[in-house]
Amino acid sequence: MSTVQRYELAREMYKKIGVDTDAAMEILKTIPISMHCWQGDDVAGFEGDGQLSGGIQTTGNYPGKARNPEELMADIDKALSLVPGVHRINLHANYAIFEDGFVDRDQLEPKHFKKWVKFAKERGLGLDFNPTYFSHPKASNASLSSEDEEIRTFWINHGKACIRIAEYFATELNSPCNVNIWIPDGFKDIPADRMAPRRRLKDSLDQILSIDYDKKKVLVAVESKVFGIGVESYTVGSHEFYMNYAAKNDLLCLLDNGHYHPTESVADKIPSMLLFFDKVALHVTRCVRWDSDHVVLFDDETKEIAKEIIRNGHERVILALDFFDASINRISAWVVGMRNMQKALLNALLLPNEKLAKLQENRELTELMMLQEELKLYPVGDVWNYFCEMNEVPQKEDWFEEVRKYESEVLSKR
Ligand SMILES: C[C@H](O)[C@H](O)[C@@H](O)C(=O)CO
Ligand SMILES: [Mn+2]
Repeated sequence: MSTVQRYELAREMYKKIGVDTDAAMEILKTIPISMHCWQGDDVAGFEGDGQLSGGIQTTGNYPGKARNPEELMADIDKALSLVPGVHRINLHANYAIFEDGFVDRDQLEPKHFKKWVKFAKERGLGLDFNPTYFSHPKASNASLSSEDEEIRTFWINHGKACIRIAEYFATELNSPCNVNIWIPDGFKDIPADRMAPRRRLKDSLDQILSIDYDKKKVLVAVESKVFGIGVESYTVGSHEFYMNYAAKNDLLCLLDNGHYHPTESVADKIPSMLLFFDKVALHVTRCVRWDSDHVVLFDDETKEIAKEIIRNGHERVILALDFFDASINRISAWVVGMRNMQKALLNALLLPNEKLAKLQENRELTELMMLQEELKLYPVGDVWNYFCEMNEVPQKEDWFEEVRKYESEVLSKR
């Protein structure tokens, strides 16, 4: 049976439960996912030795990682060619391209990202941005919460520089740029003063955001974390800190589902955030026992997050991925993660969400459980394959042949 025939059967099946598969695919096509550039080179960037710090780790030594902008851009192209729809690229500041001499992070300017803008423009992609407060000698103790005023000023200036660069992205690409602030600051052991570093972080953020910038073009988010490697006892940028800071200053709160206690559900946090904020930003990742940043799977956690995105209005969620696996082919990692996020969104779009909500409202909980379970085996895969065909990307596992070929022709020669 052809993909189209299978799709037609699936369409009828979904129609019987009141779900319009064509409409679901139309919506899916419009949901951009910000693909993180840092999966392509293990968060190394282009500044120097690429030594990663800040309590995050890539493990593995799979051959073929991108070593320069040209290789990273080529790898991004390859990955995106295997993902349906038009997406965004999420850049970190340590991916600046120095054509006329190196400058430190406090001196970064739009010109250091000119090549990225050209790359994005030619492909119709939006760009998002992240200041890089790790992998730097001045971040060995702390960054925006530093007790050393010279160090803190350096990082404040980095934050300001990044806002200017983000505004340049938004203007050039005619698409708002999400700037996400994450810092690794914290303590390995029990601190004596939990307040002072947070007071300094608050002041640093105030200073960064005091510059004049267009708030319609630059959407600033703050990302909390529960702990990092080497900073297990105390994190300055905790959830409560950032949620309050974001609410008071009309910023976005970014929820990374690797950044909470393992039994906490980010899916459950989404509607709560959306009752008090216009939008919420996400880093979708996979946490295996800790914030391990494994590749996103089509698993229950991702599916639950996707349901909340769809049920509460996808246009209110700024969706980005965040993982870095160096133990497998890095392009495959991107493609698996991106396609799985989309599959999870499609799965959510193909649920009779109104009917399910009504069953809950009417407390018909027996039927609700039964239906939610039966829906799990509906033919979402047939709709997904048709969606891939319609968007001219390989369906099922067929895309992997392309990755294998790229590995033998390009990656293996690096
Ligand atoms: C590289 C990213 O900035 C980083 O992963 C951050 O978003 C994070 O999640 C740190 O754990
Ligand atoms: Mn993150």
